[in-house]
Amino acid sequence: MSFKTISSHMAAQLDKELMGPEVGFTLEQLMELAGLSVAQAIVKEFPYVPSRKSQVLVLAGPGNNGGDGLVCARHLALFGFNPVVYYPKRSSKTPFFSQLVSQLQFFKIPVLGSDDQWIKYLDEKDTLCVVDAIFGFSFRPPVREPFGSVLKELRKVQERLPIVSVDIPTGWDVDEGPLDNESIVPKVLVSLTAPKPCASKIDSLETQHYVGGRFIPGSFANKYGFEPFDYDKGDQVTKLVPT
Ligand SMILES: NC(=O)C1=CN([C@@H]2O[C@H](COP(=O)(O)OP(=O)(O)OC[C@H]3O[C@@H](n4cnc5c(N)ncnc54)[C@H](O)[C@@H]3O)[C@@H](O)[C@H]2O)[C@@H](O)CC1
Ligand SMILES: [K+]
Repeated sequence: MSFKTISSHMAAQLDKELMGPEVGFTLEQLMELAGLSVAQAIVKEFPYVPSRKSQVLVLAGPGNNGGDGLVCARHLALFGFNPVVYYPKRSSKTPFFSQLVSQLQFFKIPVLGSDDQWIKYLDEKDTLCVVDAIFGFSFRPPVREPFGSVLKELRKVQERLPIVSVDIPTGWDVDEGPLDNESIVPKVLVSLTAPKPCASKIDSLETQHYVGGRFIPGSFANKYGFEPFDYDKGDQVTKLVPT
């Protein structure tokens, strides 16, 4: 289906306005809704079945995209999954990120650091899917370590272990899409607020596309050049079905 997109520049602008003095949202609020949306998309795409594997590996990057992943992991635990988080470069920007980690520990969710073995969780026998919360709309190529190696490992397993990308498939140029044949191809993309231009480069046969982060009124969407998305009842996400 065709959908309007907003550039990386406009997405940053939109975020700034939402969190500015007039609108008054906080980052913490938006991140909570973003992480909840991604967890809801996972429930929709991989409905929880008690007898089935339920481990989800969440890869969290150093910025707010990583924060969305930390929140998502907590909601996944509440939804009956067994998340494991790999968070090798922790943000020290605000105490909020370490509070998110404390909340994960409160839920007894393992949070692995740079010295821990995370690759063993890339095993489709135990793991249902991998959440790619490494980079979002502020990523500028080329990717720096340790995330280059992480992406290399993801590419090896992506045909058998579905990747769920948060906002942007990590390593893709936000406005141009995949940079080369080495880019990851997620099975699910959850665009936050509105799809960024790279989302129009997904192959709808390969990648299911959701929009989440139901935090703006229609008039605000129009101001940024897109129509509000059609969410069902209390859902935080909506699936964009190709027509
Ligand atoms: N309104 C929205 O849509 C919201 C968006 N949020 C999330 O916030 C994201 C944007 O967050 P940020 O601006 O913090 O940025 P990102 O999380 O995209 O990435 C920034 C971090 O990545 C590092 N980085 C950038 N390029 C790199 C490279 N080539 N190699 C290694 N490290 C690199 C930066 O040093 C910084 O630490 C969005 O994509 C979305 O996931 C939510 O948290 C809140 C609401
Ligand atoms: K991502």
